[in-house]
Amino acid sequence: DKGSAAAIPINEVDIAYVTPVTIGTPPQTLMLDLDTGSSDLWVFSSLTPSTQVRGQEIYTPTKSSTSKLLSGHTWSIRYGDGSGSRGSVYTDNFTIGGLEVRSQAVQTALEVSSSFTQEQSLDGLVGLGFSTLNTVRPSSQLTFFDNARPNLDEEVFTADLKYHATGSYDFGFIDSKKYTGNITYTAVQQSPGYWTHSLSGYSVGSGAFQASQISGISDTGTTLLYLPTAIVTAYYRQVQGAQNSQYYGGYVFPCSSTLPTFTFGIEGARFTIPASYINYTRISPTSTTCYGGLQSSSGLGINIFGDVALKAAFVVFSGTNPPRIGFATK
Ligand SMILES: COc1ccc(CN)cc1O
Repeated sequence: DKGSAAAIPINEVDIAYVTPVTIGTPPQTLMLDLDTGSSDLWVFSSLTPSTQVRGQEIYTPTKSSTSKLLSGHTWSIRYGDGSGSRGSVYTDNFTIGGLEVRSQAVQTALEVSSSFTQEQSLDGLVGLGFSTLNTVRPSSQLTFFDNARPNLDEEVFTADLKYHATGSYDFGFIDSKKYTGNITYTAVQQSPGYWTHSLSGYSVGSGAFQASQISGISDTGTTLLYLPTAIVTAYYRQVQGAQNSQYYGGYVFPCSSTLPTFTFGIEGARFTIPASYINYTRISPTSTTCYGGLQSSSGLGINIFGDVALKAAFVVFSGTNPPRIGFATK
């Protein structure tokens, strides 16, 4: 089996990407955020209080002839940005890009935090981290990828996220039309359940490459790139008028500033993030101050290779034993 589906930016600064999925019989279509940084598949549902639903599509299990309540099971998740949700669990048929999983655990939200309510074009998440992170209790549930794996032509899924454009997620195959050159793989330690790996170093603009093992997680569900403070200060030292603002919670700079590129290494390969990806967004619609797409990870306790980095490459998440992650230019 294999599947392929679109990864559509939900706003003009690529804050998140959503993918159409179908749930149940007859199929109900929702737009979900495929998130390699978590392992819960949850949706806005008919059980979500209407005060917390603002324009999202919902899953109504009672309208599906193939839905089954997973009796006595609940879940509750909190994300790094402080957002969260909780609820009950059904199983139902679940399809992404033509790839179907029967009896996928679909976590129906009984409560969502305000930032999810405000994100009206996002109807939930599909966790693609390792199933050990799943929060359903008393028995944890498998991710869509773990359920699909036995039937996949190849035990992989790929992410081809794009800057201000629609990309794709593929399951079960590697589309050689989506990248150039070779795929460089590196080891993944799946503890405690993230796609954790190292960068081999970095460079700022035309500067010399600094070899240094930088451990972090490749996370399609995080918008920006979060790296150690020393690297981030070295980057913004090259940006006229840049400052680390307590008020805005990170590095800001005049929108008119010229930004350098940022290059990261995977083993011997090099991937360059264009300056435009790092000139992330104005701090408010009419402001001439901009917020950077590269920020310090010091408050997070972990480095996060989010969409700003991932959209500069074609990324292969390989569920082989041992797992590995691959990067190619595109
Ligand atoms: C759109 O909002 C979110 C999307 C994905 C995650 C998980 N990293 C958390 C969020 O608050």
